Amino acid sequence: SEPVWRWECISGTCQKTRITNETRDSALSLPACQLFCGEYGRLWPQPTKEYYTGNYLLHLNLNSIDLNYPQDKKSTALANLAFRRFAQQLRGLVPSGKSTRGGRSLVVNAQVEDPDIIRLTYATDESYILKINELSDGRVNASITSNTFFGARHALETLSQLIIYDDIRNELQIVRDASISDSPVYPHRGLLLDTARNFIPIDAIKRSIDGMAASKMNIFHWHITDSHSFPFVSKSRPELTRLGAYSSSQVYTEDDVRDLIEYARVRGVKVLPEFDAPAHVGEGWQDTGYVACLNAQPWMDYCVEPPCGQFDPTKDGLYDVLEDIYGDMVDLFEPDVFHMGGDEVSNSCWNSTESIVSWMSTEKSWGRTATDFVKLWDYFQSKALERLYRKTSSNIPIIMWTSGLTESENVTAYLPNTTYIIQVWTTAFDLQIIELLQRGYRLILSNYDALYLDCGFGGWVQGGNNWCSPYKGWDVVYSNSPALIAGTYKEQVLGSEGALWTEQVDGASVDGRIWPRLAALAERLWAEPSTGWKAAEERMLIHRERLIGMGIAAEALQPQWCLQNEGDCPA
Ligand SMILES: Cc1nnc(CNCCN2C(=O)c3cccc4cccc(c34)C2=O)s1
Repeated sequence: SEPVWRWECISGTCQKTRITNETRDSALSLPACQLFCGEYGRLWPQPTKEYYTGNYLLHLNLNSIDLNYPQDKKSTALANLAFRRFAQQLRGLVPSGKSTRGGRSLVVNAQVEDPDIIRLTYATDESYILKINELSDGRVNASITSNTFFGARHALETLSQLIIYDDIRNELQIVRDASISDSPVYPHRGLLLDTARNFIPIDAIKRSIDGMAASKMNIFHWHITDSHSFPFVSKSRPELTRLGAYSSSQVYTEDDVRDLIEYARVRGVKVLPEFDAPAHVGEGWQDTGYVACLNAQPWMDYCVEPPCGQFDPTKDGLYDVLEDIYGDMVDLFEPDVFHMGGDEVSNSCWNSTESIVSWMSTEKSWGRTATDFVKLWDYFQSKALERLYRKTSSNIPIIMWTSGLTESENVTAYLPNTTYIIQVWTTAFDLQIIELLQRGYRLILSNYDALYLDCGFGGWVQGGNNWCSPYKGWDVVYSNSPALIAGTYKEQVLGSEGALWTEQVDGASVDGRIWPRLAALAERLWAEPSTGWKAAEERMLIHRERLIGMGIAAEALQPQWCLQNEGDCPA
């Protein structure tokens, strides 16, 4: 049927108006209007250095696109796969049932300073410059300049956001003149996904890694085990998975993990493994004798959520098992940083275990005070770290959660800030944050008052709402500024992670729990914008549709009417 509506950019917003005979030829589709209206067009996240897009579009032939990238380099194969994904994204712009034809050819020329870098670290330069212009032969030229593949990949992502489907003319169009310079503010821009409280299928994890690529996020923090299940297939200790997985199919095999790591690398995402200890262990460890309080009841006397389970640090054999698991993880993830967990250690669990308290008094002449249990915890952490370092090629930095061990009276004695990075899960106003910053710690902020994506549903261990209700809206996520929280110490903040704990989530609902809210964090971390969520609202709605187009079941934020009637919804 003939299109009825067109849009015009009037004082910075796209206004819906009727197509008439005299306006039909120059009628702008909504996406075309969005591209040239508003401060950053349709881009998400907003670029941080330069953004110019002219105001012309050219008809693009999605079947005639080519990439020129440094050949026979370590990142050449990655670049080709990233370009294949780019081409797939363009095809995804065309509504199903429609087919476009004709248009200009596109050639992407990438100049990469060091094309042999294929591992993302905190030191990796992710910046890029993207320029688009029309060549004398009518082709469209997109030139990318970056120091690494990772920067070039981000440029491709931005390029894909400068291409739209025009429903009035049934054609793809690309911005004709663009000049964009861009780089991220924070190096750690992540998602934590818990795959132990409930199993999350690999294809669901891959969808979120696609969403991360589209939002220029770069760290997938895999909280792969917990007391509820042990789905990680540890080559050297297979019985942990045999006993600990929910079923023989709900596991992550070596091949699954290797495949996921490469899938993430092509998308500019590093997979950061977490083996949480000494608490949050249980299922799978039944036959080892190394876990105290395993499913102890009443659970609230021994831990914060069922099932309880905490390593017994006095068992020497425990550290041999840990060394084997660390070895398996180091072989697979080849980590330049490792997360050892360290959250929610319960003194009452250790204090209720006879073998532990007698060992403490006979072997160490320790009592049973909180200070004594901190010493026991340090004993565990030191031995565990020593075993991990037997498996890594260098003493890589270690991430730990905030806990009793990171309180100011303990942290400097037990967790040197040269080795340990602290991930904060308590609130943004927790004094511990400034205390840690003052002591020179590098932080990753995941404060639950803004960044816990699992908050806001019914309680699962109690009636009423879950413990960290209410639900954190995208505006709350967007406003959680590390610069505001850290103040003068903001250089010590590596970045942030949105966390999805999965007590009440699995493959059936994981997309909507994460997206599009995590994308709000993505812009906060990429750009640390001085403007607030209202200025970003239109582009947030556009980005949500982009995620939908990628097959991610991202939650709807507003009626589609608001997207078509920009500026008529926000209060
Ligand atoms: C890392 C970490 N990320 N999140 C962490 C906290 N996990 C939630 C622990 N927890 C709580 O901290 C909690 C606090 C107050 C009331 C509560 C009622 C039911 C359940 C809980 C709960 C509860 O599970 S540690």
